[in-house]
Amino acid sequence: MSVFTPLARPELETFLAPYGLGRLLDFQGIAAGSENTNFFISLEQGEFVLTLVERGPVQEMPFFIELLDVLHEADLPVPYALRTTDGVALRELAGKPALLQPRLAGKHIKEANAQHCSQVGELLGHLHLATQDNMIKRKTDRGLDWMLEEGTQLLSHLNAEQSDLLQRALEEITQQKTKILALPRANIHADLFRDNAMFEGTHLTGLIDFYNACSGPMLYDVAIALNDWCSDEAGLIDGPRARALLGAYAALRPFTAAEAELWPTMLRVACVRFWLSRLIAAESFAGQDVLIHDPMEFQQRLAQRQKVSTPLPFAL
Ligand SMILES: Nc1ncnc2c1ncn2[C@@H]1O[C@H](COP(=O)(O)OP(=O)(O)OP(=O)(O)O)[C@@H](O)[C@H]1O
Ligand SMILES: N[C@@H](CCO)C(=O)O
Repeated sequence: MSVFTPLARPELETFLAPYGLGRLLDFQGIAAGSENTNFFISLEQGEFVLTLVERGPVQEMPFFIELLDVLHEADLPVPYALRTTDGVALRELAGKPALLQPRLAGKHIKEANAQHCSQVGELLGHLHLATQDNMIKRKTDRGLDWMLEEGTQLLSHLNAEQSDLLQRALEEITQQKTKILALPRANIHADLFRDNAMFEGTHLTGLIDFYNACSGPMLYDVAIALNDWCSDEAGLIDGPRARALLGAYAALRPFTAAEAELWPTMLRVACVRFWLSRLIAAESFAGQDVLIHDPMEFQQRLAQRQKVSTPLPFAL
């Protein structure tokens, strides 16, 4: 399970006291998740989630706190950093940046249908509209340059079929980089997979795990979400789910001509991002008790995105 940093009750009690939320009733490490350490925390005054951030520099933390405050104030269903009675949001525990957040209701969906996808498209549209005019700058640490650098290094670890596929995608990124970076931007979640959304029935009750959020092309966020929510077992795009997600999004923020042109490229870029991060995680955590997502899933999706037959809904 992915509890990189185990905690003992006394240190947790000391950490939680300044929030003034009552006594610690129970706590439990969360097995799901592959990047940070999370605990469900029961206090007398409610249910919370404690996150110890395991990746990235501490200087980045004010960005996440501010972004979640903005989205919470825009009435989006997101967690946000609770303050101690002295008004402190960013704390430290076991040497890691630590945040206490409200626990959101709902469960993750394994089998998404068109209604779920429509809700995801709508929420993504609201997220981008809430930030595009007042974007908070943060450069992602897994952007196009990262893909080119890490991808080139990984080529020699792959078999011939894999390295051909990756090489072709890296060449496309090099060619299209300037155009991609010129697309309309906002704050993006950049990791909106099924395991980062909570549902009650077909109602989306929460969007979590903003630790990959950054400022970037909105289309990239749409492509990342679509690749997870609207792929079938063979990695092909499921037309009805994809049209539901894209239609709900476009009803809030219509796509531009430049976005429509770069759509197939963007779907491939979004596959490369997660294929590479999964390959790297599989190498670095091999043999450890850490959740590792299957890299092959994104190799297969990238192969299937060489031809894209679901265009963006874009009216000339
Ligand atoms: N605010 C919250 N409310 C309810 N559950 C939460 C909340 N935050 C996290 N969780 C639970 O903890 C799990 C792991 O959290 P999260 O996805 O943030 O971890 P991670 O290690 O960053 O994961 P990932 O593999 O997506 O990077 C989630 O799948 C969810 O079940
Ligand atoms: N959502 C990512 C893990 C966190 O970045 C994946 O499935 O590879």
